[in-house]
Amino acid sequence: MGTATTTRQWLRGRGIGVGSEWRLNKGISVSRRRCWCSSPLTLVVSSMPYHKELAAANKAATLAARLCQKVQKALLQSDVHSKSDKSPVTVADYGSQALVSYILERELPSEPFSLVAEEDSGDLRKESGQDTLKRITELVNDTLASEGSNSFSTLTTDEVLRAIDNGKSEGGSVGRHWVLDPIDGTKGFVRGDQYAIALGLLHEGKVVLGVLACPNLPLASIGHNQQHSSSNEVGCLFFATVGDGAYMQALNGSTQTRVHVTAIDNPEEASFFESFEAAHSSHDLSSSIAEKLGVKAPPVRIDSQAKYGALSRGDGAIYLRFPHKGYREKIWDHAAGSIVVSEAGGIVSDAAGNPLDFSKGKFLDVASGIIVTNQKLMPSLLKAVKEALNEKASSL
Ligand SMILES: Nc1ncnc2c1ncn2[C@@H]1O[C@H](COP(=O)(O)OS(=O)(=O)O)[C@@H](OP(=O)(O)O)[C@H]1O
Ligand SMILES: [Mg+2]
Ligand SMILES: [Mg+2]
Ligand SMILES: [Mg+2]
Repeated sequence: MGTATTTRQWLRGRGIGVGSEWRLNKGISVSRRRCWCSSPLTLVVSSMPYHKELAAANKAATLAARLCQKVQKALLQSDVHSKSDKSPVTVADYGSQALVSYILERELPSEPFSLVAEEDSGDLRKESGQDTLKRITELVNDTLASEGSNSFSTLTTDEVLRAIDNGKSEGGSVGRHWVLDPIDGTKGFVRGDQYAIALGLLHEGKVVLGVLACPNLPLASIGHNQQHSSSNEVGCLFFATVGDGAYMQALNGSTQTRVHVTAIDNPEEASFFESFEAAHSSHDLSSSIAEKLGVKAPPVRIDSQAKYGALSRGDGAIYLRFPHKGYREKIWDHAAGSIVVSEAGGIVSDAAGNPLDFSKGKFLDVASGIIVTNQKLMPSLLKAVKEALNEKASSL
């Protein structure tokens, strides 16, 4: 056991791409056993700020993950549609958004409810969307019924449309806004790979809570130096509230464990995450940055904010994201992930080292890209990014 081939197959079987140039030194036995959960911390949830919100958010994201798992298992081509920008959307994206919106509003009735979410019901209100809407409504109701309590009423198609459209808020710097990506990494979801249900809470323009449900992410490390694990279990729930650290538990329930970003300070020992889809982030630019830093390991390419989750528990040290010209980042692609990483001790910034500003509505206007790492590596990462960007600009 433990050859590069078997380990690569193990990762690929879980939707994690590893650069083809990856080689393990001969004679090094690779064990997949993780050590992040060696000292589980029990959290006294009720003493935390935002404990009510966190309980509702965890419940909503966990149920939405259940709905998505059902659809991914039985994914039919007919469940995948194209939005006006040509990006894919499935019944699970809509179902997850309806479910999270419904649960949050119901569990937190005393608070004004504002949700900034990716999907809207436009296509489902058309004649051509009626069958899809029925399927989504069934999925939502089946998932609520599987909760085991009789406290949920059966939703009508109109109620599902309304729950989806609750997500039309614009966000901003005043008050509280939930921020939801009902399926982040829809392309990964459709491929059968990684995806995340990403739910954040903004208060006065700052992220104060984040939950990431990653149904296909192994509980064991996916880092390049992962060790053999006796467990093949997948399905992680990451969560964090401001000032209280970041935690992980199994999606199907387990003791929660506090997570921390890696303490590595030598870039040669670091590995980095990037988008699976080359269209979402320049792989060439990341490779030039990695080379300047002296990173030896090949990129670990996985879809969605599962990258933030994996980084928060030290699976890798760096996340590089450099969208191609003209693309504007959205807050739901980073809100939950960024607080999970920062509460785990990491730093999330734009390519110039500025913190991300979630207070400007649904767009995140960032200089050139987004970079994430620990405190020790950030200065050298910023330097390498600056050099690589300057080189790129002078070659144009
Ligand atoms: N052109 C382009 N450039 C940059 N980013 C884009 C682009 N198109 C889409 N997106 C957004 O990327 C989200 C998927 O996240 P990742 O890029 O981390 O996933 S992946 O590894 O590439 O699959 C994806 O999120 P979902 O739409 O929720 O899947 C998009 O918001
Ligand atoms: Mg997304
Ligand atoms: Mg999405
Ligand atoms: Mg999308």
